Amino acid sequence: MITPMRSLGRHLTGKAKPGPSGDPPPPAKPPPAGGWRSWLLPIGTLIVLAWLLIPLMFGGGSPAPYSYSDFMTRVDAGQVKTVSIDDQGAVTGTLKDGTQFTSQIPTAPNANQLETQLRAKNVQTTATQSGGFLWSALIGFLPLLLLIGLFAWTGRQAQQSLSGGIGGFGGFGRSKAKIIEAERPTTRFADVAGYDGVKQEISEMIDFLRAPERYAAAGAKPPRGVIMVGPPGTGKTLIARAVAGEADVPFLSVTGSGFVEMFVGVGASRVRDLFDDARKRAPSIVFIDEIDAIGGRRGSGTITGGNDEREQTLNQLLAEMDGFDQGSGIVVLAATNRPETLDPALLRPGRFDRQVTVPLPNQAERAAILAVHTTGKHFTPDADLGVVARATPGFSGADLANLVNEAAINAVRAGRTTITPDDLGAARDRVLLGRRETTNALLPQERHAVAVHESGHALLAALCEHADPVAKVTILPAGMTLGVTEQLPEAERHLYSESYLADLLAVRLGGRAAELVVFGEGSTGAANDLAGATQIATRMVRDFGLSPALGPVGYSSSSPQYLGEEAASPLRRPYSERTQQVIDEEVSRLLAEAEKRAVGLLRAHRGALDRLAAILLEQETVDGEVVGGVLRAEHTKGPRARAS
Ligand SMILES: Nc1ncnc2c1ncn2[C@@H]1O[C@H](COP(=O)(O)OP(=O)(O)OP(=O)(O)O)[C@@H](O)[C@H]1O
Ligand SMILES: [Zn+2]
Repeated sequence: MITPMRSLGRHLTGKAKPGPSGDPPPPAKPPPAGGWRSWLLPIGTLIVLAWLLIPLMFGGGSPAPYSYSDFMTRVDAGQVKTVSIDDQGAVTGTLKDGTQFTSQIPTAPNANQLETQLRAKNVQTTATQSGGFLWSALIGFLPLLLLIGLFAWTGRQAQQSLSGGIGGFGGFGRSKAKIIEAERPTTRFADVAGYDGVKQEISEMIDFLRAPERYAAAGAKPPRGVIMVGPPGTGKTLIARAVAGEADVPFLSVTGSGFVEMFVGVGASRVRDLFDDARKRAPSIVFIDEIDAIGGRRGSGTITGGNDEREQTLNQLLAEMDGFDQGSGIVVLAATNRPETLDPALLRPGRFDRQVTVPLPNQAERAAILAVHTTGKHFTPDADLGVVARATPGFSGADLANLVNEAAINAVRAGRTTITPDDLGAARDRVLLGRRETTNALLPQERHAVAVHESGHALLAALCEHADPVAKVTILPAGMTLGVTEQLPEAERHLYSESYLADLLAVRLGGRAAELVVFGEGSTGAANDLAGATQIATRMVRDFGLSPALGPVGYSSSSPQYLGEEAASPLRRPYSERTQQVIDEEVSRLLAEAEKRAVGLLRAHRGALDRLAAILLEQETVDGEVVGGVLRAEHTKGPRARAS
């Protein structure tokens, strides 16, 4: 296996981005409530703003603040018409020309003197109680308070109408239709390019949907659910719609994240509504995209101690799927790109008992997808879609659709209606750039490195006597890997011999060894391989007594089920610091020996290594037989025959 390393140096630019296995996207924002209520907020805002602004614009502004001496000068000059003075000495008044003003009398004044002065100038005088700071503040803030209240109220209304009225508040504005979409797609299998295997696996569903009663009559358990697993944009939704189109049945689609809301119980009731709806329209298809949003392992909640809402939603889904009776005519299709996070209960018989992998398209499939998306578009004679298909390893169907569209836009920008090879090239680079930001699209030299790395694993698996045979090698990126070598044990093992473990280590280190042999240096891609190999070596030394230096001792405290798994708590060691040191040394020795052996074998079969890497670069995915074939061809042809 080879894994991508994308965040190296990222932090320097401060541009952190979640990786592909990051958190699920946040639940979709509820759309605003419809009807008159949606007008309330903007209109209310306008009114409040007008309240604040109009006096400023037309009322001649706020009163002018005069200093006390200024005020007195104006009194002396006979300009003042009225004043009102409160017990705190705050003055508000009007000049004879209508100007309003305020002032403040500094110290407890000589009230009598002031009054005489005012009287002498014939100023109308009133004394008031200081209304207190609170009151004036309240008046000042009133518009703001109103505005905040309005916002809060509108928000609540929107939420209630969406949640279908919790606690009896609802009744109006239910907008469930936005969450569950029902339609009758016209999409056909012909619109889905490639993926013949997937179509075949899923066609039983179509049979069933066309005549559910036949299954009931024969007493056959109908298929219930299929989970489509694959990277984003590989056409899972498209395939689901095509199933509905082919069977000519209603298609009810929802998104997993749309189910899970803030309020406990909403998701479960939505699941119930969804299946009620499906039963009414049966035979029908229910499609749940991003099922991982609800179908994650129960009891695996975060620090907050679980996610009740999600668990309730999942339980309801399980109950609904169990509740189908024979011949109910409902098929549930689901899609995810994180199958490993799903609760095992979902995958049990009678629920999603079938998993279909929808991989990234290979070269031939890419050509077919390009053909689907280029119908009705015009190309110059020298534009070759075969070249595009070859130059786009790792692109999904959605990427290819995007590429064609970008190319067409490019042509339009240049004032043309036909698409040139340059348009296609530019569009490819554009989509590739976008992909590199979010996924594992590779540069050519990176692809070469991946091909070499995987060839190393594959050849070692074929060369080591005790290793499990190679089933498949691929350099198509998927999820968190850039390439994978799959081995398939001939039988399930329960006991592992020392020679098997030694071969296991060599195969694990084979990827890195190939990089060392071909490029003269390692890379970050082997991190996962190394971690796995180190874990195995550690258990060989510490748990299985397979190291002469430490002897026949075993320190495993609990017994992990799988070979690569660590014992539960590594915090407390039952052995001394010195023993730890010996363990460390022995682990390093085992790994170094395995690497040396791997490098030696690959040097001896350098021809096969280069040949297999070249085949992988061209075909992207090859079967185990190809690996064996490459080795045999080398034996018969090359003078550099077997070395060990
Ligand atoms: N095999 C294909 N043939 C033709 N078009 C395809 C194919 N695969 C993908 N596409 C194009 O890509 C678009 C996106 O595919 P779709 O939404 O079905 O992918 P998805 O696997 O459901 O993605 P996600 O996991 O992101 O939901 C489709 O609408 C279609 O235009
Ligand atoms: Zn590897």
